[in-house]
Amino acid sequence: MTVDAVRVELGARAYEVRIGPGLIARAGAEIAPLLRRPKLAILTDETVAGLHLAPFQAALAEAGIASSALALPAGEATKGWEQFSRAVEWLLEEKVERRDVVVALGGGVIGDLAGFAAAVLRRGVRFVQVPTTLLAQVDSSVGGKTGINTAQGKNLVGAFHQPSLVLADIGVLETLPARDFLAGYGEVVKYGLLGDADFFEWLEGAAPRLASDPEARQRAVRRSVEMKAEIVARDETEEGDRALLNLGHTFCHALEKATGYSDRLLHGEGVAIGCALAFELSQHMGLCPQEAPSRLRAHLRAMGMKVDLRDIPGDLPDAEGLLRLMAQDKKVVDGKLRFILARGIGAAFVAEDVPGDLVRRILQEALATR
Ligand SMILES: NC(=O)c1ccc[n+]([C@@H]2O[C@H](COP(=O)([O-])OP(=O)(O)OC[C@H]3O[C@@H](n4cnc5c(N)ncnc54)[C@H](O)[C@@H]3O)[C@@H](O)[C@H]2O)c1
Ligand SMILES: O=C(O)C(=O)C[C@@H](O)[C@H](O)[C@H](O)COP(=O)(O)O
Ligand SMILES: [Zn+2]
Repeated sequence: MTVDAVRVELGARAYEVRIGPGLIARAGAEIAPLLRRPKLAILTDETVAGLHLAPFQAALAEAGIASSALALPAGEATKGWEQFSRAVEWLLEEKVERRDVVVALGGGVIGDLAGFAAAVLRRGVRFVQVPTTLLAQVDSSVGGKTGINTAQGKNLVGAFHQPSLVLADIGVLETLPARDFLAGYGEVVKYGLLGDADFFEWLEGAAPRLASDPEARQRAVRRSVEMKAEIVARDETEEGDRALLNLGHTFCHALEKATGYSDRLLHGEGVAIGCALAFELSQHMGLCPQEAPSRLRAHLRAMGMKVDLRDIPGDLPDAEGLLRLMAQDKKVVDGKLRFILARGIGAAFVAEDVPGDLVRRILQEALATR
């Protein structure tokens, strides 16, 4: 199998996303051209460190690159002020200079946190994403949204800071637990839903074998990255169309906050539930036929994914409580929520005027099934 390269066209800040097997083993040669001196600081998490750090550092050493690493606790709770501050102080202790490069080796939690640390360290250093989850390979490592969660909500502090290179080694996904693989699939299916009906149709057949068939997996990662790269190149800082990538996320982020960023609900699981709710809302607004949410639900169920609010264990706030959490969404303009809705599978758009009462009703109906 060959390595695919997708370019994110951002002028002077353009970069490549390389996708394929064996990229960790070649990491030294891949990253060396970016370095002014043969030294790298790596941020990772404890789980990924146990599995993939040694081979990664060995590959760097083979190319004459010395590296040091800080492993943070695994999981969403790490993506907050405490571990962020720890990471920044460590990078300073390591004497990372303005022209050095920081590496994020891990899933979306590490990528978002390390990217934000790189964005603010000495007012900005370059960084390389080495995503190790399906979610990070198809989504979080690309596009430059970096940041952390705060007591007020999800991803509320951060920066747009593009990586200089992304190395998505599809082989590392072999060690990913099934639950995390499926959560990542929530973001993959999002791409089909938001803009490529043919991709969604292909996924309906191919999705069950993505974990075991490297060729199908590489195709799914590549198509997702192509779509994200194209949208990000058009609208890097989400003035308009980039918001399409937020399909399902207004619901998802409120649910993640409501469940305390715990393993009651992983981000990608929330995205799948949020997409189902967004299609439900679109259907209630007469924008799309019932066939669309039904087909989406059937596919997610067939994949063994969480689809409904009843699939989230433990208590949830009532509809008013969820609406209050949704009010922190970054798509809010003049205090009014905007949603990503759809006219069908593969046909999403940004909607400005969504009746609050209808959103409340959708949430009440979804909560009533619990
Ligand atoms: N910046 C963006 O554009 C963007 C896009 C989507 C999601 N996100 C963010 O990404 C985060 C979710 O990312 P995630 O799902 O990758 O979660 P994660 O980083 O917590 O990783 C999930 C779990 O998998 C483990 N893991 C990682 N790689 C592994 C491997 N190869 N083998 C075995 N275990 C491995 C991790 O230790 C962790 O326990 C959320 O915070 C979300 O908000 C950001
Ligand atoms: O890259 C984007 O743009 C996205 O919206 C991708 C999302 O999958 C991702 O979860 C993102 O972090 C959400 O962004 P936010 O601005 O709503 O925090
Ligand atoms: Zn997401």
